[in-house]
Amino acid sequence: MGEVDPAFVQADEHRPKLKPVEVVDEIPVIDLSDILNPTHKNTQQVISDVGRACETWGFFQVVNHGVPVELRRRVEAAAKKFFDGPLEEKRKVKRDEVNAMGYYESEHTKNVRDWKEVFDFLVQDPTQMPASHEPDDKELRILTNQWPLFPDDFREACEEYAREVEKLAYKLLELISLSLGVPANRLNGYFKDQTSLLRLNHYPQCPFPHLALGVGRHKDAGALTVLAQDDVGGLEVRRKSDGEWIPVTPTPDAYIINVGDLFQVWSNDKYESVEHRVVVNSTKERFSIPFFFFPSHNTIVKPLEELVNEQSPAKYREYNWGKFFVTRNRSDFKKRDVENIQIYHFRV
Ligand SMILES: O=C(O)CCC(=O)C(=O)O
Ligand SMILES: [Fe+2]
Repeated sequence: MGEVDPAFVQADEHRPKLKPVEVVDEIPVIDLSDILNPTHKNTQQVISDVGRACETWGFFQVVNHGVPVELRRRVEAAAKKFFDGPLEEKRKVKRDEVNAMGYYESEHTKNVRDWKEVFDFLVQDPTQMPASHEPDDKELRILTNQWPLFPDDFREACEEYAREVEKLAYKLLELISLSLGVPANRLNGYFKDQTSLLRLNHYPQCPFPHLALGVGRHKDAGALTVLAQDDVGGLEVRRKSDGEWIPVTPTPDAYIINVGDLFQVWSNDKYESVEHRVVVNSTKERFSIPFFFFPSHNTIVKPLEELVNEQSPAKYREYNWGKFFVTRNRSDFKKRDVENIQIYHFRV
C-alpha cells in the first residue's frame, strides 16, 4: 500500500465512520412532475414540501425534474473518458492562478487535500469576476473556459447538459422563493450575469478511506446546488437535529438539491446551508456532477427585506458575492494559515 501522504489525512474527529449509521428518516424525495406539466395540479403541495425539506434538512432530492436522461448519460460518459485519459491531455487544460477553469487534482477543503480530481467550467462563458479579493480593488477579470480535445464530444455534451440543468436550477430558485412567501421571480434578477459553475468530480478508489475524504466537510457558498451522483454513494449530510452524518442513498437519475449560504442569508437563517462531505471507498471509484448556481459578481447579499422586521431583525450585514467567492477560492491551491471566509463573519 505504501506510505499514506499526510496531506490527505483528516484530523481524528473528522474521519468517516465507514459503517454508516442506520438511517431512519431519509432525505425527502420530491416529485416535480406536477410543477413541470402545464396543469399545475399540486403546486402548493410541492412548494410546501420544498419549504419543509429546506428547513429540516437543507437537502432534498428531485425526480421527474425535466433534465433529459440521455444528456446526463452523455456527459457522464464523456467525464469518465476524460478522467480515464492520459494525464498529459488533462494537464493541457490544467487550471492555474490566472485561469480558474479546467482540470485540477489538488483541491484542499479546510486545509486537508481532497481525494479527487475535478474539471470545472463556467455556465456562462465568458464570466466576469473581481480581479482580487481586496475590498477596494474594483478591477474585474474575465474568466473563460478551457476545453480538452479528447474525448471529441466532451465540450458539446458539457454545454448542452449545462443548459438543461440551468433550467432546473431556475425552477428550484422559484419554488424555494415561493416557499419563503416571496414572489417566484424575486431573486431571478441577481442571476442575469450568473457566475455559475459546473463541476465534474472523479473520486478514484482510495487505499485509506478511513483516513481521507473525497471532499472534506463544507457548506456550499452559492444559492443552491443541483448534484448528479452515480450509484456508488458517498455523499453524507450533517443532520440538523443531532449532528450525525447521514449518507444520501443514490436514487437512480434523481438530483440532489441543497440550499447554500446565499439562501441562508436571504432567508435570514430560516433555511440553513448544511454541512456535507464525501466519503471515498477502497473498491469503487465514484463520479458526481454538481451545478453550483451562483449570481452575478456584483450581487449584494443580505436578508430579504420582506423577511425582516422589528421582531426579527436582519442577522447579517450585506456582502458582495464576487468578493466572497474570490476570497473563498484563494485557499484552493495551497494550505493557508487563516480560516477561510464564512458567512458567519457577516453576522450582526
Ligand atoms: O460529490 C458529491 O457528492 C458532492 C460534492 C460537493 O459537495 C461539492 O463539490 O461541493
Ligand atoms: Fe458541496
